[in-house]
Amino acid sequence: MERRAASRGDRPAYGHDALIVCDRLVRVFATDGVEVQALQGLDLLVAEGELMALVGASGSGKSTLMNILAGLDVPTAGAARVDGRDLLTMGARDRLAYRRDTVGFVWQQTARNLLPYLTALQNVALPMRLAGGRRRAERARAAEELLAMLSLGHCRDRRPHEMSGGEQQRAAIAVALANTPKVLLADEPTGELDSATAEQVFAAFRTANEELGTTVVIVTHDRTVADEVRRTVAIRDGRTASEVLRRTERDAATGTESLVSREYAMLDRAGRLQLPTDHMTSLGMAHRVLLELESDHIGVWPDHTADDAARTRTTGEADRDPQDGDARGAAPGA
Ligand SMILES: Nc1ncnc2c1ncn2[C@@H]1O[C@H](COP(=O)(O)OP(=O)(O)OP(=O)(O)O)[C@@H](O)[C@H]1O
Repeated sequence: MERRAASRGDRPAYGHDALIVCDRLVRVFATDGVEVQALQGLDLLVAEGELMALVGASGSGKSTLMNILAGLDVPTAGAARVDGRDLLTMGARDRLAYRRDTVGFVWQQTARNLLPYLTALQNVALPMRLAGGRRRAERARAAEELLAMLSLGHCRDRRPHEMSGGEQQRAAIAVALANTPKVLLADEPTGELDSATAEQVFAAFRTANEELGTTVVIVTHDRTVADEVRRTVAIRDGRTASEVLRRTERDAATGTESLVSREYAMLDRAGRLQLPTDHMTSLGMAHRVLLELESDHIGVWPDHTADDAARTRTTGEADRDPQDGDARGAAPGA
């Protein structure tokens, strides 16, 4: 017992080396006496330097999570930390500094990201001015560099209405990067754009990630965005349900490289696992599944005990163990 307790004491805290840590995050909204559990114990770790996507059906809790990470909303329970800052207990002054220096945000509505009466350069220089510390000429140079990095040099002196939707969103990314935040959060940034323009906007996020090392989290319904990142996390009913990881694999014999993607289900610390709905539907899984522990994996089989019991009743196979029969029948290669 003592040894076990000691080893537990030595174990590093959950997400100790992650930049973003959400630990059993809960957000309950109460409106007109009705409670909505937008986040229901969500766990998520994001490492520094990642470029990842969050997907999920409407109402699954994505925007709620982004607002909490942006420091605009406060969770009801659980823990949320970004770059070591505790988003639950943070005071008003720290929250302001957090929003100014640690995170940058890009919204779906292009008009919400930029001030209409300022040029692209002035929009990018404004957060630098609010943060203080840099002279006017330095701010202008840094803003120009950011615009050039995102291929927006030609928009330097244009106001938002003189830019295309894609240019506006790229300018919004430059604004969000103005104070070199560690994290860039974007909620449906390509939602109002056609696919070719969306591609250019996504390329700007990739540039920020690769050139500045910014950690990027993008909420998206856009399949092309979700398919282009290495990690896509799916949220379902206020929890992280599954994730797809993609990596490049090289064929040892031919040397050809191909992108391999694998889907993982999330296992919480209580051992709970959420199976993807389409997997369950295609195998007719509901209520209960049969588990088998093998030396290197756990088999999950549809539960046919009810069918077997019915068959037993009709055929009179009274002594056969239906569960046993099902396991043998369902196991591959058995
Ligand atoms: N301020 C609020 N007050 C009350 N309920 C809210 C509030 N914000 C969100 N909700 C509810 O919380 C749940 C999650 O909403 P959220 O906006 O986070 O979902 P989402 O996944 O971002 O959806 P969408 O893709 O449509 O933007 C929904 O049931 C929503 O109605």
